[in-house]
Amino acid sequence: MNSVPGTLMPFLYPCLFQSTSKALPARCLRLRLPKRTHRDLHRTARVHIPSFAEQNVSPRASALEPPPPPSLTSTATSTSTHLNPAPDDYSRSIFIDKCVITISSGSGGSGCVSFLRDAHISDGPPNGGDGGSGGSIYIQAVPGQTSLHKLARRGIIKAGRGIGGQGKSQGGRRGEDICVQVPVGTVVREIWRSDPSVEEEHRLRELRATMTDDEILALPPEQSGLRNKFVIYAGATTTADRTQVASTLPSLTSSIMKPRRSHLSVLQPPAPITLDLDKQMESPMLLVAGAIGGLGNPHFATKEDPKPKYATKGALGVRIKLELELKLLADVGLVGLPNAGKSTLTRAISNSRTRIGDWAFTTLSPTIGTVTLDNNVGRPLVRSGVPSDHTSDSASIIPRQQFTIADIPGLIEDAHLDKGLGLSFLRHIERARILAFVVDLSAGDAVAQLKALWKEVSEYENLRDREIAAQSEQHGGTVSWSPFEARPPASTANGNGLLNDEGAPISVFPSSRGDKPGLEPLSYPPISAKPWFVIATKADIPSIRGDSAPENTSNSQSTTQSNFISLQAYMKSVEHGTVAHPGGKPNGWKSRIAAIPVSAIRGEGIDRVIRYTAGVLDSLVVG
Ligand SMILES: Nc1nc2c(ncn2[C@@H]2O[C@H](COP(=O)(O)OP(=O)(O)OP(=O)(O)O)[C@@H](O)[C@H]2O)c(=O)[nH]1
Ligand SMILES: [Mg+2]
Repeated sequence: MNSVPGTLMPFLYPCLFQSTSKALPARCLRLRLPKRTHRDLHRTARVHIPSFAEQNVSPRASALEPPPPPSLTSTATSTSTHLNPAPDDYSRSIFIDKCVITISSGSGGSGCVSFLRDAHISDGPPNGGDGGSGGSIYIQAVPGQTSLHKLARRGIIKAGRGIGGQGKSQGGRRGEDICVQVPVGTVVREIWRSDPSVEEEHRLRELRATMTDDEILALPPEQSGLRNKFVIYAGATTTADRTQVASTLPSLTSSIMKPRRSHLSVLQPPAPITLDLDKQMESPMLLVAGAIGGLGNPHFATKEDPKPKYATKGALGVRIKLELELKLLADVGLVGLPNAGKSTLTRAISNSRTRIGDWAFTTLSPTIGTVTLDNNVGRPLVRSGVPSDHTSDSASIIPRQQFTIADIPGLIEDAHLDKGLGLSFLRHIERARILAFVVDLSAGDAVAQLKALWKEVSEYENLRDREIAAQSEQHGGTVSWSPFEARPPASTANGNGLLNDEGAPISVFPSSRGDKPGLEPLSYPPISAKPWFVIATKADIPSIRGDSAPENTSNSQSTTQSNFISLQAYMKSVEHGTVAHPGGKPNGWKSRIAAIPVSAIRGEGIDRVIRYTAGVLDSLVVG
């Protein structure tokens, strides 16, 4: 059919074809529409609806992305190298370090109303099976993931609901469990939760507080909410039958009506959830247990009513809104002003393909590079490692094969006040074990650059200290993950639970931390107490750029070499304590600090950085 119009059109409508060729002036015919590729056409035709993930991304990231400067777009690709790449030679990974997700545990399946029927038994005893419990949601921090974008895109995570019970006492199948995998270093915080069982308990408590048992018993099933809890026998088809069954339902005050919970729920972390998943987890941790399934009709058989025509519905699942925040864990965090050369250094030192550009804010999201210390077959290129059993026996040293380095976006003045890309990415240096301050020797006074960077870092540290203090006041500290170290059930924790022969309470879930209540809050060393050193880059450039050279300097002083010498002198004075720590903190790390000159673009001086870092990492483990 498609080919017909094309073939017949000139014969059916010859005027159309004549007019386009003759009526239009020659000038118009020469006009050519700009060539549009297939992809462009798609782009214009579609209306862009932002996805959940895009809504989760900080809007600043895209707003701040600068267009590539003309000089770079016209660069011939033939001159590009790994350390001075063409604009398109970088890996662009999606990175999201903060997102909100909603998790829902599965609802339980309903119990079944059924009676034994046989060739010889026409009206047998009840044999309805129980409903299966809903699926639970687990969380696991796994290595190899560096972003939360997959979770941000999913938004809502639901475990499967339990299947209803069946006749012949067949229990329903359990709902499907879900394991949420997050990168190591993710902090999980609860924003709100809706737990129908807790809400029901509250409702019953309120009813009991305002009414007597007789008044509650007298409540019609619609008001007591009983009707919503039961499955009525399908054989009761007429209204009269159903009303008759409803009149036999157990009362709200009976013990069988107490809200039930799945046995897994004792392993849930206490609400509100606050987890710090800073270690790789061998097995998943339960976040929220699935709701329990309903009871089949045999549970309600009594002497008075041996064939109950009702069963209970399964409980509803719990919904929790969680905020996930990723704080990358790297051995070294690079801190530097924009355009200082951090990404070039990361490329030179590691396998990273992070973006490089001669403009500020080339890097918009942190990237982790892995620095290999062996030739990938286990032969060490740099001597590094820690004794396996903390003895000095060199035979028992486990060689270090790699360390990781985080290239984070540049800091500008007042980054701690959330200027530039500051605050959102400063948190990634919080967990780096070593800080490497990258200063550009060709961009003016290196000591002033270092002090400016330290000022931002220590201001951020103050801010964090205040935040952590406020948080621990609210929640009593962050909970660090540890396998099967669940809180004791409330009943045993407050001494009302199981008692031994002497009448003393016994703990069913003994904690490995002795008798301390709850789990200990995480303690990270303050940022200023972390080991740090300076990487003075762009050492290949002979002189300081004209506009950034310090005023009143002679020609000899405006060389990058003299700049480095004064930086080295400053570092020595900090180490000896003659000058205050640049962060202004009394507990600041001062021992064995160094300034290492490098030319990242030529790959010179990189070996020293690797050896120095490996040495500091070794000393951190042994010390
Ligand atoms: N001559 C010379 N140029 C360098 C060196 N290192 C980096 N550059 C150049 O400096 C510019 C900025 O480098 P980047 O590595 O993108 O700087 P950055 O610190 O990552 O910048 P942001 O991501 O914006 O914070 C690029 O044009 C690099 O080619 C070096 O050692 N020598
Ligand atoms: Mg960069």
